[in-house]
Amino acid sequence: MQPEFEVLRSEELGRYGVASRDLKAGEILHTETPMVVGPKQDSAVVCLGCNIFLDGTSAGPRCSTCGWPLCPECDDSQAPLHRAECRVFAKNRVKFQNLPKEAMVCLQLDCITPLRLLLAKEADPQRWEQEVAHMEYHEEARKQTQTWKVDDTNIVKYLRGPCKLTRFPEALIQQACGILEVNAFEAHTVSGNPVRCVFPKLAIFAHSCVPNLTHSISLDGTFRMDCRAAVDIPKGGMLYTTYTFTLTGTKERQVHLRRGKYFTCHCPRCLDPTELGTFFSSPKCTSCSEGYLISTDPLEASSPWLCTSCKISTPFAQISELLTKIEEDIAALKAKPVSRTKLIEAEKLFKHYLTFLHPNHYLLVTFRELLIEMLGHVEGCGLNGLPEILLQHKIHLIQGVLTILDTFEPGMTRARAMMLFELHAPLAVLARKLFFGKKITASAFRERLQEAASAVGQAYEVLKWEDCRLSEGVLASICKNTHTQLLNDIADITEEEE
Ligand SMILES: C[S@@+](CC[C@H](N)C(=O)[O-])C[C@H]1O[C@@H](n2cnc3c(N)ncnc32)[C@H](O)[C@@H]1O
Repeated sequence: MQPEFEVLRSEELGRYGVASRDLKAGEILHTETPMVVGPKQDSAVVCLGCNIFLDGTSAGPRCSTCGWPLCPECDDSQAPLHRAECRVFAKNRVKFQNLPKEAMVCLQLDCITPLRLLLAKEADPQRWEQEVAHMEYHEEARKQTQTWKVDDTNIVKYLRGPCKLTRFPEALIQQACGILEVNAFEAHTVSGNPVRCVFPKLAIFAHSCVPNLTHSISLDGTFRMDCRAAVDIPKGGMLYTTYTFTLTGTKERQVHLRRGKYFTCHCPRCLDPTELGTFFSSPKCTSCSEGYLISTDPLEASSPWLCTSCKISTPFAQISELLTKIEEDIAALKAKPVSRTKLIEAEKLFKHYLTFLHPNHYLLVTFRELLIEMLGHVEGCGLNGLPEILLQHKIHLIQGVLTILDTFEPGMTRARAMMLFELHAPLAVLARKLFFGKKITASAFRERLQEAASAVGQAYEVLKWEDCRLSEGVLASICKNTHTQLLNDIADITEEEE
């Protein structure tokens, strides 16, 4: 049988995958169940069976065998996820130390996922050799980091000390920690709690800040991952996922990739100071007020920035000061509950910062997302209650985000689908208002409803891949029904109404 993808190797990327045949957008490229699933680093106290948050104090539920956090249902069903480490804790009488009420993080749980990986190695040494042993974990670079020291104290010494697992050498335990740090995917449980999963084959795909793959994870307890082509990919084309957030600027992405994944990204977007013509990280020039500032070396955060028009240079420290101020304003805004006052404040700040930044700047995209979320969803003023001008405003905000997503997350991606879902409602409400207010003809009404139907139909084609227990999965069925309803409405527009 033809392999799903071909694994190649380069000096820069290590192993990476290329398509072994032409792929159409939406086609499944690869499906995999994780080798291990477990709590993230610095997790709060969670059930070691189903990962729901648990009370970390002495009042919280515990495993009747080993005494570590486990909810009553998982205790009754002898949660398979917890079984392997349960035997280790029970045999060596490793007690879970209850936490004070105010504790937010439980460092004792840091050892769980590395331990599960080590026990999985013992249970299936062949799979380890074939799939895991080759995974990059940047041993030398990690040794220089604080993470290495913290892992040494919290994990290596804990497993080899109280847990008496001296059969796992220190270097192997650090390898497990490194494999998790560099390769693990974050997934969510039914209750929305984050977990780490290791998919050894999926982890081969290289990173790009403009990925061409998309994935969805099942919540049936298996955490099965389906990886699909987001756009058409020709045979031999590189396969890219993203290890970072596409809607952040180059500097922020580089910091995240260098710190957590130990490499510098040289993708076309990172190398281009305009970020593929979007000016996603560019402030306005304060010297000439005409041009935009772009970095003289996007991979070097502290390099000076030049105006595209007057060519005057601005030190990055000055730009950084402005960005920090805006980030603080955004954080303060996000902390407030949704209200009309918050909406008005967000609008004011958005307009204010439009005079300082390129309209596509990532911080203005964050403002747009905040405004989209609130417009039509503030108490006492639903979408139907919005005047035409605000509906049009909401449509423009959404289209602004979609333009960016078309460049950075093109094709059949979840982020685009969610925005297309957002778009259909104001389009349809505005169309109805205009038509029933006798401001547009029936044929213009039909066209506008068709635009809304197309948006929600495209959203459905992507969201239908999501597990129906996830909010995106729930949205998929809403999209389907709304699409049908809109098509019926379009069919009902009669000639007389023309
Ligand atoms: C999840 S692993 C990918 C598989 C890995 N190449 C291997 O052979 O196991 C992530 C590591 O691959 C390398 N890598 C992935 N994408 C890269 C990129 N765009 N540029 C440079 N290195 C990359 C980095 O070393 C990174 O830490």
